[in-house]
Amino acid sequence: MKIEQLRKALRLYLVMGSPNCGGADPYAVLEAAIAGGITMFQFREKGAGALQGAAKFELGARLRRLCAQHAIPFIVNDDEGLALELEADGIHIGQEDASAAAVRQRLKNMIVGVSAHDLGEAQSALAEGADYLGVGPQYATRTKLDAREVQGPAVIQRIRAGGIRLPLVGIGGIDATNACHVIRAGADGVAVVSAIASAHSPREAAAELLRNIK
Ligand SMILES: Cc1ncc(COP(=O)(O)OP(=O)(O)O)c(N)n1
Ligand SMILES: Cc1nc(C(=O)O)sc1CCOP(=O)(O)O
Ligand SMILES: [Mg+2]
Repeated sequence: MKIEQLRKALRLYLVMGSPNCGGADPYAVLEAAIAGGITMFQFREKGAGALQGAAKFELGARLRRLCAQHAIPFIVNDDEGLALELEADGIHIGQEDASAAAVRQRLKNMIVGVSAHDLGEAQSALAEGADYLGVGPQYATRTKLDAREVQGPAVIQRIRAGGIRLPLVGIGGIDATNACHVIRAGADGVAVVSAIASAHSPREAAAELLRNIK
């Protein structure tokens, strides 16, 4: 995917697995979120009650097919093996996961997203071949228990001021009320979990987010 296409795809990035859907069917949540206008999806089956083994694979495969039907890039969180099995468009890895350089080397044709928390990590990720950065937490989040300290959109301004032009999304505690600040700080898009996956109407939640970042 070309860099400008990736920037557009990152505009409204849903990150989700079954534990984030409040008992609703993740397939139905993703279907509604796509109808509401999400532009990219990450399968992150993580946390209390997360599916394992064959059940995780089967859900991933169904969500992967749904994304393909709607031309939504499908990214797998953390797990290179699963990304290959599902023929994902990409993988997202963090600072505590496999090295970005090694993943880039092994998954030559996939989009590689890397989490960065400051300019130094952003520079390293760029040097190691990352295609985009996920920068957080922007605001307080209850979704990721091991998230770092809240940084606010200023961290994105610092990364941009340091000369990083790589496609970049903010993540962590982002909703329709604060997403515009993340974009104004220099992000190409926002990545959200609960603001869409736990919403009463994931379709309307996605549409409202999109309106507020346009
Ligand atoms: C788009 C995006 N940005 C950041 C993350 C966080 O990745 P990581 O730090 O590896 O944490 P886990 O998600 O693996 O718990 C992400 N998943 N997506
Ligand atoms: C998956 C993830 N990564 C983060 C980071 O800071 O890198 S915060 C986070 C969880 C985001 O969930 P919500 O939109 O519900 O706050
Ligand atoms: Mg990770």
